[in-house]
Amino acid sequence: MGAPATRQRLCRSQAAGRVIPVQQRPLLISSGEPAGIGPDLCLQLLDRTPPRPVVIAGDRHLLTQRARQLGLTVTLPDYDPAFDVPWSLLPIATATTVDAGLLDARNARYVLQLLDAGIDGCMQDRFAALVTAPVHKGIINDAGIAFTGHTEYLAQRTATPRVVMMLAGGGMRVALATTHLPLAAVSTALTAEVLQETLTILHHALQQQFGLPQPRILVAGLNPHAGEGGHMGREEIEVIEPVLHTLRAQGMQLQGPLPADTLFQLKYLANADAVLAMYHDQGLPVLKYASFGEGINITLGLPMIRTSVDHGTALDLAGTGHARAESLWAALLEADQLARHRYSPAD
Ligand SMILES: NC(=O)C1=CN([C@@H]2O[C@H](COP(=O)(O)OP(=O)(O)OC[C@H]3O[C@@H](n4cnc5c(N)ncnc54)[C@H](O)[C@@H]3O)[C@@H](O)[C@H]2O)C=CC1
Ligand SMILES: NCC(=O)COP(=O)(O)O
Repeated sequence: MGAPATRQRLCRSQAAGRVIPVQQRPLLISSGEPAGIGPDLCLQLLDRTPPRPVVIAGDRHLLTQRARQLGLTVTLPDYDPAFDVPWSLLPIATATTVDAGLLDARNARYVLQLLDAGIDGCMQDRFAALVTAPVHKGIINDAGIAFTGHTEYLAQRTATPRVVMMLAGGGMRVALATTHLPLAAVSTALTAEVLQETLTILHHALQQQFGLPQPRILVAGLNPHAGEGGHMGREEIEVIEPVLHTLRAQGMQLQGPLPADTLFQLKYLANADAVLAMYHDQGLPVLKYASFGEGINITLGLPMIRTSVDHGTALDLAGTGHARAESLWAALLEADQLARHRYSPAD
């Protein structure tokens, strides 16, 4: 064990060959689907002062063209780790020119290159966190690349067996036991192992990353009325209740399985730190109704920090100037906070 001074964590920037304290590492924003609003949102943030330097990964020509469309004048120097500027660009070229709002499968690899730049940079301690602008899952698959979402891609690229998607907004945190899969596949995917690992990751993240020593988690049932005592589905009795029983015995504060249609009321939420929903469209519509366009998405359980927006590519708004950048800004601020906490000298 070293003395406090030697315990301060430092990183070596391979690019610059100099040591950068982790608190000064930049955040990386992947600007996402080039035909969507991701590039617009990055440009719209450039007149704000970020809490630490931010590097935007994207195509310079695309950003210049989009800025012109939006009537913005921007100066964005190329990223150089030797210089601390609030905003800079890590230039990565699209495969083909981009028209706002028009998807092109030829640019699907580019979208993944942006993500890879962020993932590799975070895993190699060059960036403090990855903040993702939205991608279009469909067009990446149309290009012949199996892709269900950032969450799953990050898990695979960092060799993490299980991660948890959690969105926060409107005073709520909503985590998901299953993520991007057809509704018909949810029941089969919802095994005791999945549920136990998900709750363990959520509980640990609430303690370690959000400073809640005794997190209180509301757990939704899967079926209407949480199965109505087994008359409307048996997953509550056969899977959810046994897992909650096991984890309560380990000291976790878990309430449920609760009927999902009534658990989102103040009476329950006021005494809880997070909700675990069983599937994507059980939990997220409630949260998005409360805070769409201002909420954030955080991937829990990764060996790096990743935050994101709460919305999609909004192709209808790309290049119009009508897209709101508040969610991307909130994701950026949260990434900074998580990085400060994760790397606090007390770690
Ligand atoms: N983090 C990510 O990469 C996410 C990606 N997606 C992807 O986005 C694509 C489109 O998904 P949709 O379901 O159409 O959702 P969407 O969020 O792109 O659009 C839904 C509606 O909200 C509006 N909207 C979205 N973002 C807005 C903003 N920042 N400001 C103002 N209005 C906004 C849109 O104009 C549209 O009317 C899909 O391929 C989906 O997979 C969806 C959610 C998250
Ligand atoms: N609705 C949230 C969402 O689909 C985000 O997914 P991901 O791309 O962050 O995994």
